[in-house]
Amino acid sequence: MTQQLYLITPPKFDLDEFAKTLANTLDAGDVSCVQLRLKEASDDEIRKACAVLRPIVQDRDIAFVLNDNPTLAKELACDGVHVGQEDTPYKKAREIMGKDAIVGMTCHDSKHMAMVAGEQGADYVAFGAFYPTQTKEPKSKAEPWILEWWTSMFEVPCVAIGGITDENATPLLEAGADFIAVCGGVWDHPDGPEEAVKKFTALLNS
Ligand SMILES: Cc1ncc(COP(=O)(O)OP(=O)(O)O)c(N)n1
Ligand SMILES: Cc1ncsc1CCOP(=O)(O)O
Ligand SMILES: [Mg+2]
Repeated sequence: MTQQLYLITPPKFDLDEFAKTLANTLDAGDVSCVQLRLKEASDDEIRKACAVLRPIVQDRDIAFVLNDNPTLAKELACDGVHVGQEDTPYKKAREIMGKDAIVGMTCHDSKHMAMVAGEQGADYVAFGAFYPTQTKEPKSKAEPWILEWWTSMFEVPCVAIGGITDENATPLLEAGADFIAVCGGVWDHPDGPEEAVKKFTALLNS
């Protein structure tokens, strides 16, 4: 499997405007997964966002994952859900989503959390934050060795997250990250999101 870009939506957006930006951004390069992450939105706002954004993503054969809420993810026909250590526990999330859906888990910088998640059947384990980020106050700081360790021991894909840009992603890719999850590094890129995705695509194919 080649290394891939996992795009996280901005924390807030105007839906009509963002729908166009997202389509153009996805058309600019290779993205394998989009996570809708709206921490401050109500369930109805998430429903509305999903109705508009999910087809844009899925029509391009890209997986559409919802953050935090497996019940809504199932209701809204998302391809998967991402759960953190303080969200719905893995087993419950799997029960709700079904065996074929993607269920990914935050594992911070913890070997133990990752081994538990992998053993339970998570489709990926996410490590981070690797770099300072404006998007979230991270609970942990991860170093590239954990990606190297994970990939040398286990088959379950790993995601690197936190402050990743096209300029600092290389050590994480060299350490073996299967996916790099990026929010600000795309949406706040000085040359715009399309150029950012082009740059990440070049990096991932180099
Ligand atoms: C791919 C990916 N990795 C980690 C996270 C963080 O999830 P969590 O720890 O539950 O924090 P919030 O995103 O819910 O604030 C993620 N969302 N996606
Ligand atoms: C959700 C999340 N979890 C750990 S860091 C982070 C933020 C990712 O966004 P950015 O790519 O802007 O740092
Ligand atoms: Mg969460």
